[in-house]
Amino acid sequence: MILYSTNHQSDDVSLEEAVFRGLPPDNGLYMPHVIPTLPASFFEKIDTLSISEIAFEVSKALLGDDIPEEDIKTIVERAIDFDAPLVALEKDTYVLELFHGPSMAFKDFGARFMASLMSYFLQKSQKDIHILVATSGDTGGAVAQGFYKTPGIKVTILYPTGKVSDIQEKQLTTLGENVTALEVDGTFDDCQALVKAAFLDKELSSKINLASANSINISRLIPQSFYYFNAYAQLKKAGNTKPVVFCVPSGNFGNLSAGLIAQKMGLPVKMFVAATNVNNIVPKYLSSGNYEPKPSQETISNAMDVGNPSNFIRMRLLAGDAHEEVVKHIAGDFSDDTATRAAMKDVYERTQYVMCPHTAVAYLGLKSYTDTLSEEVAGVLLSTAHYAKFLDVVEETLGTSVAIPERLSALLSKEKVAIPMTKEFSNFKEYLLSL
Ligand SMILES: N[C@@H](CCOP(=O)(O)O)C(=O)O
Repeated sequence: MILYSTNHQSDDVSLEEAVFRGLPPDNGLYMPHVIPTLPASFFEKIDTLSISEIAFEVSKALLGDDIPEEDIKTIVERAIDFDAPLVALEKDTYVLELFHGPSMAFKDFGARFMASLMSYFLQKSQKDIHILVATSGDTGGAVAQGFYKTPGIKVTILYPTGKVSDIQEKQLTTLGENVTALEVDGTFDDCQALVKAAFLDKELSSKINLASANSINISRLIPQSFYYFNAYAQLKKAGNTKPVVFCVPSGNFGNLSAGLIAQKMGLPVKMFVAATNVNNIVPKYLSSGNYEPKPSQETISNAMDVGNPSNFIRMRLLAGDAHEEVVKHIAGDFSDDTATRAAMKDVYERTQYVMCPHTAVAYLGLKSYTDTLSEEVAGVLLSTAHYAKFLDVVEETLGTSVAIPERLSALLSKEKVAIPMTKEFSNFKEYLLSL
């Protein structure tokens, strides 16, 4: 895989360089020159494959020139060791549950694959690296779990103080060992800006081997494509012949970009719906053609509180670049907290299915799109996190208490350890240099 920078001012790089650099020096994003199409035989037998077998086939097509087949197998098997079931919710509406991994959010796919891939490359180079990651809630917990106690890797997680749920905060701040949490006095966008500034700072990069675990890193996106194929496989197995629509609750737009990669590799997708909360920069771009980032606003679907989505450029390029092409692949929708709560309550009362606020935003996005269609489709909404990660909001909205998985309830009694940090880059840089 050879990758270029979307700003076209940096040299092309290999997969290994892209994985460890994260961000090109010209502040663009790495994109593969070529995204291969999978053979028809793969789609013919897809319904007979497990998620890890699908992940292997997809990875082999993408990474086969860089990594021997047996090593790809090991990387995949280590990372993708949990399932992503497709649950039928109501007629032609399915929930793709992406929260069965260790941190109970879809980010486990990306974080575990990245950890497995980085460890593979590090075995050969013997260098130590320091991973920086900004989180609005879910990425941090998945990265903390994915890299916990990994030899040669230090992890620093930046999160906006007071703007993640209690359980999300405990996931970031209670592991210790090689994982440190910085509680930033600002928004997620401030955290992301600090991380990006660190990558572009010449002094820091000459002294520390920095790497990124956000979806700016291409190795986060590759594994996020696996579950789109797996959802299609499950629909095929169930006898579905209707066109497939995916609705993706979105913040930084890595998830939707991964879906577009799957589509480029041949996955038949009628349409993607980009569903956001009131941080609706992309739905507004889709309806107007103007991309206007702005400071993020706090909502109950906090993991999507992003005002300047990192992957916008990737999403646009993958969907054809020009606005009139992009809207052929992606429809947009956004919901405020009142509508989100109403959807959580309505679905629960009718079906007993408990959705987290992000999943409810996707539910509304899917309905708003499918209501405009004259043909029947199979609508798949991505459920990006387990509802219990947002316990207070869920119980208050549904007016009832809900079951909490042991894995999450065990965190509540643990003590938070986080270092306060301002949003000034000089303070963050000083901290990194002092380690
Ligand atoms: N929604 C994310 C924000 C970071 O996005 P990423 O996909 O770049 O890691 C979160 O939950 O932290």
